Amino acid sequence: MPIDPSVALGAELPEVSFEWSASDAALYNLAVGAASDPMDTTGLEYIHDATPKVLPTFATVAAGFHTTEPPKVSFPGIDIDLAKVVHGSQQVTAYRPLPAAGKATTRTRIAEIQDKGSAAVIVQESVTADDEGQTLWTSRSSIFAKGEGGFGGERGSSAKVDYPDRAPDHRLTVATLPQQALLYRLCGDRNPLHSDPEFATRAGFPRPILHGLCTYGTVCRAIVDEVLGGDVTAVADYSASFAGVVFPGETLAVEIWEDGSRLLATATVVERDGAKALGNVVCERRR
Ligand SMILES: C/C=C/C(=O)SCCNC(=O)CCNC(=O)[C@H](O)C(C)(C)COP(=O)(O)OP(=O)(O)OC[C@H]1O[C@@H](n2cnc3c(N)ncnc32)[C@H](O)[C@@H]1OP(=O)(O)O
Repeated sequence: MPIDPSVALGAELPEVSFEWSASDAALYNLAVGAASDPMDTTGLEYIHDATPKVLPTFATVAAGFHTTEPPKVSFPGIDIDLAKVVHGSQQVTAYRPLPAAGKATTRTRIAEIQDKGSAAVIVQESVTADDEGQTLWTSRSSIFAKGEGGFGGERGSSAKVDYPDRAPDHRLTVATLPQQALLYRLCGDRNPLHSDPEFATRAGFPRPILHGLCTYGTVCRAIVDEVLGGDVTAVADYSASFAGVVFPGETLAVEIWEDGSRLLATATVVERDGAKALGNVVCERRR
């Protein structure tokens, strides 16, 4: 059985210790579209040699940054073909601004396995702490495994942000590059779904798709640059659901509503008549 919830639920995954450098953070920044205007010198703060700005979303790649193997969907009680899964959702809470370089250890557990009938949603929670045991960030993410439901588990809750019933307060247009996924995979996510046309076809897509976490980071970076005055430290918590695929080279239309300390947003694809890309986007400002 590919999912045995009696084994998987609550399982702790092996802890991962890792370090990252300023150069890793700078590469990540470029991979999510930073510094795209050569006449805007503030963009250079994203590639500073010693102290580049560090987006909170760097937390999603830090532990695996130097990985060169494709990921496996293989955990205690779970063994699923990589071609059947897409990233479902992601949340990161940054307890304090991320340092430009550092060492940390991540502990992850399988927090929920939702049975959506035809699909399973596997939710992981992780805590990342520095060498002194201080929490740097926590994250909660889900993968959506097509055809893996029906194992008799709980359906679970579904994320739903209530957007204000008015026009958005900000509208951004955010380009991605045709080679965006190839650049982003250098940040450690070597899933062939994002680079290998044959694998993408086997997974049911006409061509390689963009990493969900690349879209996630790109939209966060655009919000930081265009709404938060370029201050990467202003984001305390950032979450989104992956509502539809994005192909590298497509343009994102991001609509943003101010909601007290939060910014609520959606992202859609301009070239495909507003096809959904990200939903339930919530960006909580640091107080
Ligand atoms: C390893 C891969 C890495 C990647 O980076 S892949 C790229 C990033 N991810 C994506 O591009 C995924 C984009 N999203 C989609 O393609 C679709 O969106 C889904 C295939 C994920 C789901 O679409 P559908 O099969 O039509 O599902 P439904 O009928 O809308 O909902 C069925 C149940 O599934 C829950 N659900 C829907 N989308 C998600 C999601 N993104 N994450 C977690 N759960 C999801 C709903 O709530 C509902 O459940 P309830 O009936 O209980 O409410």
